[in-house]
Amino acid sequence: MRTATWRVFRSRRPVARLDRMNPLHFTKMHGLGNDFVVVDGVRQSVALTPEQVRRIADRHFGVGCDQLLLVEAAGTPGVDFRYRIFNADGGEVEQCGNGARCFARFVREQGLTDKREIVVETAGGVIVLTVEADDAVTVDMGVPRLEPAAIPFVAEARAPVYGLDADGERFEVGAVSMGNPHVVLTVPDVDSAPVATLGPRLEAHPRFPKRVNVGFMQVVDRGHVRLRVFERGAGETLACGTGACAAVVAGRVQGRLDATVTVELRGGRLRVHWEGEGQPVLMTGPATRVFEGTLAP
Ligand SMILES: N[C@H](CCC[C@H](N)C(=O)O)C(=O)O
Repeated sequence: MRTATWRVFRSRRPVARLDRMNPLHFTKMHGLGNDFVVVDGVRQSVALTPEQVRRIADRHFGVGCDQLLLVEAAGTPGVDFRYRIFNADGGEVEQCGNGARCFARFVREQGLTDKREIVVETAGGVIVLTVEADDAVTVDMGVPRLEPAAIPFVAEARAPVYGLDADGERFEVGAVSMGNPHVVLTVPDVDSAPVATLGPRLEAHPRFPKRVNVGFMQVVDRGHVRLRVFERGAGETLACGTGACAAVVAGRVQGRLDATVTVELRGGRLRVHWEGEGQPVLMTGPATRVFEGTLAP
């Protein structure tokens, strides 16, 4: 098979064009309904402008996905792969938890590795993926960042709860980075939470210079939360892995959750474990392959 001559650039100018001789092979996957177009950038190097990512992600004019995941060879000793993440709006971001589980399944099923413990470098830090015996995947998401500047979030000082003004209302929120920025609101009932209206307003809140993923968390008990997430660059998704991790971290920092929590999302359940300050967050859940495809130019 002729190797496509593509490079992924942050610039708007592709090195080579999608053309008849260079179809883009991809795999459609999801983690609890948070869906991805996964592209092998090891055996085909890929030139995608933000506009091309948007087209691929479009659910009418393209394949349709919340994020596009690009698998690349690692350039660092001790690291197995690089993993680049592009939201449906075309923007490249730092981390994706559900995508990491799909990544682990993808690289094994595509024959890129036979390891069950895979070290992956992302723009948001190095993560370790472990494929369990039952094919669930546990991701060591690294240590959450709580200092406002690291999120990034504009605040006088670090606190378990911040006051955030939006549309003349004051919201009490948690703020966490899992490599990507998250704000977490506690609500009495996720089903009636104002996700569609408040989500986009907080996503673009000026105190989050890189915008933010917006989590709406209902605490059922100290080991169980329900969560909906309006994702930066994608809108509400059926599940958000880093959002689940951020919600547990925020809830624990506020003294309301135990170390192991079942996070019930609209697409299904994740298990999140966090011992506390300075410790990594572990997230366990499924990864599903839906179909393989070839993208027409
Ligand atoms: N929308 C996120 C990236 C995808 C995260 C989500 N799909 C996950 O499973 O963590 C952001 O802009 O930071």
